[in-house]
Amino acid sequence: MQVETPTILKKIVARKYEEIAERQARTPYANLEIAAAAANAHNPTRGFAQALRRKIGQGKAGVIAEVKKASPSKGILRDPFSPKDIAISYEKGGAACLSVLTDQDFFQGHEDYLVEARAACGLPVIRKDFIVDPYQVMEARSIGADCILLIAACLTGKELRELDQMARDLSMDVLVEVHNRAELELALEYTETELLGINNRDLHTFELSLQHTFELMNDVPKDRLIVTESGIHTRDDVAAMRENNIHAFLVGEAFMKADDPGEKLAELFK
Ligand SMILES: O=C(O)c1ccccc1NCC(=O)[C@H](O)[C@H](O)COP(=O)(O)O
Repeated sequence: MQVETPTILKKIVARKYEEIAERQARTPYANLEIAAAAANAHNPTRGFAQALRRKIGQGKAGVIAEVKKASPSKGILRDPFSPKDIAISYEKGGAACLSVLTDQDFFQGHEDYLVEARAACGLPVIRKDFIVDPYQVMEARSIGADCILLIAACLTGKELRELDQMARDLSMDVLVEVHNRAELELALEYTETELLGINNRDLHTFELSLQHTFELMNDVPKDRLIVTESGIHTRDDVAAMRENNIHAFLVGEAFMKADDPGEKLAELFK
């Protein structure tokens, strides 16, 4: 009998279910509901999709700038790592929004990084994690997130619908992420969010190609805003996307490896 080797995405998702159970034992869902209600009263969402649309409406790129200490494919990307300084630098460099990795086991992220980065600037922030359960959606708003990521490769249609609806009921935006045509069809059928991310990275194999955006973009309805994700490193990459009418970007590694992430952003997107 051949034993199937789990891919990195499968390992991350399997660990996520364990992590959620551990968190639930420490912090009951009811506590998160109270914290999320307090956040909605005193720390309302900042309008993630709106911030992207605003930049694009000004003829600029809408850049979601990522705060990512490490990744499974590249190891440590930035050390020392200060979410506060990175957020200030990104805002100065013209980012529309921030993306903060909160996964600890595979990306060395933390919820505190989201809180710290958001407090240091006026930009809306997406909680970048592997969300598979309503507990994590409530937790996202309780720590101040303005948007969540839903990865179609990790979810059924029913789960996508439930989590998308729940996030929007909590006043957050949702970025639904796909990598191939089957995931795109699933996302279009089961979510209503306007933000549709096309990840150029295969999360099972780490293979990276910007062709994924070009191959899928014509099948995305015009009322959805395409965000091209991963593997954007050069001004040529940016130009190729913009020539094809793709104006929203999610970029991590290229910025994290630069001395000044915000300066790098300004240089890549000038
Ligand atoms: O970045 C990884 O190695 C990775 C591995 C497995 C699952 C997800 C992974 N990354 C999440 C992302 O998609 C990126 O952080 C994001 O799109 C930015 O990509 P990049 O500009 O290439 O850092």
